[in-house]
Amino acid sequence: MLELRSVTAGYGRTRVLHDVSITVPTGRAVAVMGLNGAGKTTLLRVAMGLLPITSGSIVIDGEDVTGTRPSERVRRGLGYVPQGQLSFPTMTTRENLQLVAPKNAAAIDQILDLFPALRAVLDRRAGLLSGGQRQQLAIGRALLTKPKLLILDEPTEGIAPNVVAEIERTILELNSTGELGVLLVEQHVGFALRAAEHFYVLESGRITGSGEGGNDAGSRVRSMMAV
Ligand SMILES: Nc1ncnc2c1ncn2[C@@H]1O[C@H](COP(=O)(O)OP(=O)(O)OP(=O)(O)O)[C@@H](O)[C@H]1O
Repeated sequence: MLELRSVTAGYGRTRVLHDVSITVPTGRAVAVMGLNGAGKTTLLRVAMGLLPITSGSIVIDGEDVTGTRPSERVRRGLGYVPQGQLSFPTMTTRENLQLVAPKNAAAIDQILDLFPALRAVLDRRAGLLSGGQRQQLAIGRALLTKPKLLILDEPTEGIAPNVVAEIERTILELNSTGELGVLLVEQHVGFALRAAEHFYVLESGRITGSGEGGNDAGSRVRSMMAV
């Protein structure tokens, strides 16, 4: 379980997150919805320990991890897929995977079973992949660290709808085993609300609403976000 308790954080003197509290129960899928600039990426960076907080606390499985390094949070089960499908562009798909799991062909094979589209581009440089392939590679690399909670920053941004459906199917499948929790931030309600059991609305760095996922969640979130 990941908890952000009354977290305040920002850059220099600019405060971006104000008293933000969210909970991601073990094995559950939670979405944070918010418009451009609401502070979604900042929230994830804070959860990962990539940005210090000025007040509040961050708790993983009941233990206060505020102030610990990102590597410690990875050790405790967080896997982060930053926005922009980051991989090493001059390395091939295979090399990008091997970098995370050297000498573990079986683990890489499992990832390729989850994302079969990557098999066809194993020897292609990551920088030459399509947005969808890059996103699948980025998620695959995060999964190779065997996370308990996969943290996704706008996984559908700039990706063709058929690939979004493919990624959604895979994530739902992994989450349905109860072994992988998911925390994702999104501007677009579709994917996130189909995947998430619970959602929060983040506006100008504050949580202004929350609710359960479900068929009517899209319209509830839209009315909360006034879009
Ligand atoms: N490195 C930084 N230094 C200073 N301000 C920053 C930095 N990164 C983000 N900000 C500011 O913090 C606020 C929140 O940005 P953030 O990227 O967290 O929002 P977001 O909801 O993820 O937006 P988007 O959907 O556009 O990615 C914005 O006003 C942004 O300009």
